[in-house]
Amino acid sequence: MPRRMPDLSVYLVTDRLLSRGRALVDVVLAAIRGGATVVQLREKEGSARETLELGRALLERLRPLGVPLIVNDRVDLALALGADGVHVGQGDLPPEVARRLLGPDALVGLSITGAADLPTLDPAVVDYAGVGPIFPTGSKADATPALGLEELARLRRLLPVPVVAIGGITAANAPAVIAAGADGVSVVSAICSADNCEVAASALAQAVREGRARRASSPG
Ligand SMILES: Cc1ncc(COP(=O)(O)OP(=O)(O)O)c(N)n1
Ligand SMILES: Cc1nc(C(=O)O)sc1CCOP(=O)(O)O
Ligand SMILES: [Mg+2]
Repeated sequence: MPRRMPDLSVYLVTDRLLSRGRALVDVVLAAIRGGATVVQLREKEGSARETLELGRALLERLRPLGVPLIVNDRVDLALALGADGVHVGQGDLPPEVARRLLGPDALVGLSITGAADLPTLDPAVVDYAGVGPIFPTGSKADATPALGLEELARLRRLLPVPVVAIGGITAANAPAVIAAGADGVSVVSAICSADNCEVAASALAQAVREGRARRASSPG
């Protein structure tokens, strides 16, 4: 039986350093009230113990809301938390290893930074692709060059799994990102650094709907 895919429309990737001093749980809950559909816990600085505690606090609030929690990079923490899945990049544990450790029900996401990464994605193993960066981003120091919308559209046609686009996405450009073929938008700063995280997530959700309407009405 295939794994149940969550709604990838507005996929929040957390960053405490970009959250302007606000508590992570408050940022995440506000984003969900606004319409975020998936949350990825991305902690590049803290200790494993700290990330585990944050993950526990998030899971306690997300479970009743039915919003999946994905852990960035750390398969061990995803397993320890009983999180819904893990997101790995090209330099992280291979998706096959993540799948073997987490089992058939977990969500496994893989980063795709260009066409050269396509052979690394086995749809029997990986549930969705995070394609990016689409636009330049200040939220990831080691980001690869921006792909742009035409390359996103090309990669989307070649990828056998749902795609969330990531990197420099805002409510202003999200309709074009969705119209180019992405199934959802993944953001850090557009939500974490916003004056009002709920309003920001709601604007992104509206932008995704607008992009889908644009795609549905475009010829071909
Ligand atoms: C949804 C999503 N897509 C891509 C990434 C980037 O993952 P990775 O390339 O492993 O880089 P880090 O996030 O680990 O710095 C992501 N996290 N989420
Ligand atoms: C975590 C991450 N991964 C990327 C990739 O291209 O794989 S870009 C990125 C940061 C995205 O932050 P923002 O929404 O603020 O631009
Ligand atoms: Mg990674």
